[in-house]
Amino acid sequence: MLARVLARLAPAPAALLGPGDDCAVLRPSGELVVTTDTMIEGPDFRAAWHGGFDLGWKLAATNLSDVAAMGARPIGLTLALAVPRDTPVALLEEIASGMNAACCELAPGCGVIGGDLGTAPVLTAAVTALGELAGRPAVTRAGARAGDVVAYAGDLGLAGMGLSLLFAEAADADGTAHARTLPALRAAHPEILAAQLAPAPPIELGAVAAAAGATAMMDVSDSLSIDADRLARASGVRLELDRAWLERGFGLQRGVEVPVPAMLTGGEDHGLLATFPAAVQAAGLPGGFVAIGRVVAATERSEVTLDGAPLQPTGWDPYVVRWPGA
Ligand SMILES: Nc1ncnc2c1ncn2[C@@H]1O[C@H](COP(=O)(O)OP(=O)(O)OP(=O)(O)O)[C@@H](O)[C@H]1O
Ligand SMILES: Cc1ncc(C[n+]2csc(CCOP(=O)(O)O)c2C)c(N)n1
Ligand SMILES: [Mg+2]
Repeated sequence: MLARVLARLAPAPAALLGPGDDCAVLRPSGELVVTTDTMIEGPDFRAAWHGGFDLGWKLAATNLSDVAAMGARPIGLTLALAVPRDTPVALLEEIASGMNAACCELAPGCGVIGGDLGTAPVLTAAVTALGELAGRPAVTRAGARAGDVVAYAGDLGLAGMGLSLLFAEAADADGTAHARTLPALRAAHPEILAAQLAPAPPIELGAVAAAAGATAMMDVSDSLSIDADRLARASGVRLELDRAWLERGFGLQRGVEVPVPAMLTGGEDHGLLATFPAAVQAAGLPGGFVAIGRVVAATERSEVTLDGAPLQPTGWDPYVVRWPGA
């Protein structure tokens, strides 16, 4: 079984030794960043909506974006996967293929360097991602300074729109997901379903932003309003978002009209929220980044505002949000 899975994986150039031994061996070019994230069938995804390839792609993309958000270049992923006993081996092969494809397309040079296979009552996948900083300091959430510009790169709100659509049109009244309507939904809304099921965040822009002088950065996983609030608190500043800038930059994405509330509350796009000094903006933000607001000194008032009004952090919180059947 493992041999069939490993056959789907291309060697990662940064790995001196890949899957097959007790550990993989890497030679990073500088300081290393490490992150890990778990996806569990039920609270995090529905098998009825995901093919194995999509799931593997999303597992890779959502972890690569965390590496990118530190300003690092991804060099390797590990996958710890536990599945119900009756899972077809083909599904495991598809997951491996999807992870491999996401690495090749979103983070060339990165690959799956190891993992673990086991059984569990529901599909449970934990991915660990490693990245190298190549001599630059990591870009944390804590470096935003008054006077900086707030910028974003990637899809914004599309993945959340995809999730709402799936719960509305591909689930029974009790929340049980089904695939009966999926072909029609995919035909009618290919972009927003792809954004939710197989997101393609701009991974390479993480290192580009760092090189351009980003002062703070994070990937947006829960929602722009929640994650901007986290960045503001970590940096001890206030972020003033501008509705007109959001509309101009993200009102039309991949041919889809995206309302501002969807941009502010949708999760899982895994784009990059970054702050840059005003001088970087004056010279031109790195390609792909769009200015959406300004950093100002903190006050007692709310950490994030939209056109001057406090913005309530709203979006995904696994301990609060309860989709039907989750
Ligand atoms: N069980 C844990 N033990 C130690 N550290 C943890 C644990 N859970 C989370 N953390 C740390 O807390 C911080 C926030 O975790 P979280 O999973 O919210 O990351 P995130 O980047 O905000 O989200 P995402 O992974 O969806 O992008 C991270 O630095 C993470 O390493
Ligand atoms: C069935 C189903 N229910 C809910 C969601 C939404 N969701 C799951 S993980 C996540 C982001 C951050 O996760 P974490 O912070 O745990 O890494 C979000 C918004 C989904 N995609 N599918
Ligand atoms: Mg993150």
